[in-house]
Amino acid sequence: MLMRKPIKVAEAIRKVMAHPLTGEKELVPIQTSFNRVLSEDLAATHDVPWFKRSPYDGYAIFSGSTLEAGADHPVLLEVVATIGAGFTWDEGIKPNQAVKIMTGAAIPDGADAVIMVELTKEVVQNGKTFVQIKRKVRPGENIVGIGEDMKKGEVLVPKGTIVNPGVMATLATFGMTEVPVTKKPKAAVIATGSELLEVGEPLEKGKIRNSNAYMLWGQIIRAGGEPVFYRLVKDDFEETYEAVRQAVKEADIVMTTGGVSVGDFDYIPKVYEKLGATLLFNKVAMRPGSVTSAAELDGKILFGLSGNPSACYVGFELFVRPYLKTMLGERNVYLKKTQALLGEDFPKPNPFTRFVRAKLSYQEGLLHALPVRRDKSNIVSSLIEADALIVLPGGSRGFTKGTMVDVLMLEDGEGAPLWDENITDRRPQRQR
Ligand SMILES: Nc1nc2c(c(=O)[nH]1)N[C@H]1C(S)=C(S)[C@@H](COP(=O)(O)OP(=O)(O)OC[C@H]3O[C@@H](n4cnc5c(N)ncnc54)[C@H](O)[C@@H]3O)O[C@H]1N2
Ligand code: MOO
Repeated sequence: MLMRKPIKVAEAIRKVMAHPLTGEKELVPIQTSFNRVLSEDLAATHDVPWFKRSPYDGYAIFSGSTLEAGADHPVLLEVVATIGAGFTWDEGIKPNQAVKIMTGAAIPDGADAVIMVELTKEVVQNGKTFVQIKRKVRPGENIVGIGEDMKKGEVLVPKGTIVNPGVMATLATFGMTEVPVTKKPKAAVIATGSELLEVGEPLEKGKIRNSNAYMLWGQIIRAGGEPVFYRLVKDDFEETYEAVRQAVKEADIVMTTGGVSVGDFDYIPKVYEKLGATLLFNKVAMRPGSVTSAAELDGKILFGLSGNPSACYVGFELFVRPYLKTMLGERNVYLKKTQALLGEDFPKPNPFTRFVRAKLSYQEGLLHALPVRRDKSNIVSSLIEADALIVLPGGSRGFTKGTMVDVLMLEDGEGAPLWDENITDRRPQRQR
């Protein structure tokens, strides 16, 4: 039997990413745009705000009317109108007049400043209402200027950005009821193995339930794809071949789990051969997931993920995820990388680069990565809590607790429910 020659992880990623598919576009209602990927730049179609507004409840005035004002000699300006947000005072004001104005209302013509209501007093004289002001007000004081937030024509959100609540607010600001996004890539999952039972089936001697397909289901959705095809096939060449052939027709991205190794019933390599697919790699210098394979058929990538759960999981995150996200048109397709202190000794040598499922936490302000449960490729339970993969480079002989290691983030980590609100000044002290 021929020995398989492992290639480096980065090289395997490059081989996959050399065959990108471009996703199609669609319009979705703004309400469902969250987490979708913008397929067009979003530029401001008008200034925001598009009229001058008041940031406070107070009085819109002409600042020149307060030139003589002081603590001992207040000025009195006649209040000619009161306007709430959403209303305008179209007659404008003259010097020595004021409009009582609420937060968000449009500044009337003739006014160039707003004074907060707390700094004034209202007085009535001869049936007329006046506002008493005891200080000079600067021109432009408390005026929210046109375009202060966003300028017409400015590209605010480049295409390829994932829609977050802030982007939704921006879309709404410009009246976009429908949002141009990339269609979710269609993904197919084929689980192979005569030992596999469906989730609803009772356990039988020598059999286990198919957990990988559901794990992949979640990973596809988390990455922004749409699982559209699912088969569970026995270790049978024809059955496996037919499932893959069908999947290639129905999906953009096809992944199999299991059957890629060198066992008597590992049929995936033969399936690639019969389909006429070009093998990209069948061994990667990584643990878990060294058996991860990929082949290209008419520009589409077939991912042969390992049957071992942790290996399958890591294979998806390293190879399928960036490919899927490229198809989505995302700008950042790779897992976010950061560094953390290794939370415990990891004595195993690493002939191949190792991806250890880990949990991140902050301790005394420093990020720590603690391996979760057992670091073996046939383990499911380490995936429950893992929010990161520790990357231990190949050729290393184990690591001690406290070593700074690279980590790839899978999910947002633990939140901080409270922070110290007592420290008021965090500026560095000036050198003397
Ligand atoms: N002689 C050798 N044997 C093995 C090698 C090797 O190099 N030489 N590599 C080992 C490594 S490393 C891995 S990883 C596995 C990979 O094997 P396959 O990817 O072909 O997967 P299977 O053999 O089909 O299954 C492996 C394991 O995972 C379980 N499994 C399979 N599918 C599922 C599923 N959908 N849900 C849950 N669990 C699943 C399966 O029952 C096996 O226990 O090969 C080693 N062997
Ligand atoms: O490919 Mo296996 O997952 O290295 O353990």
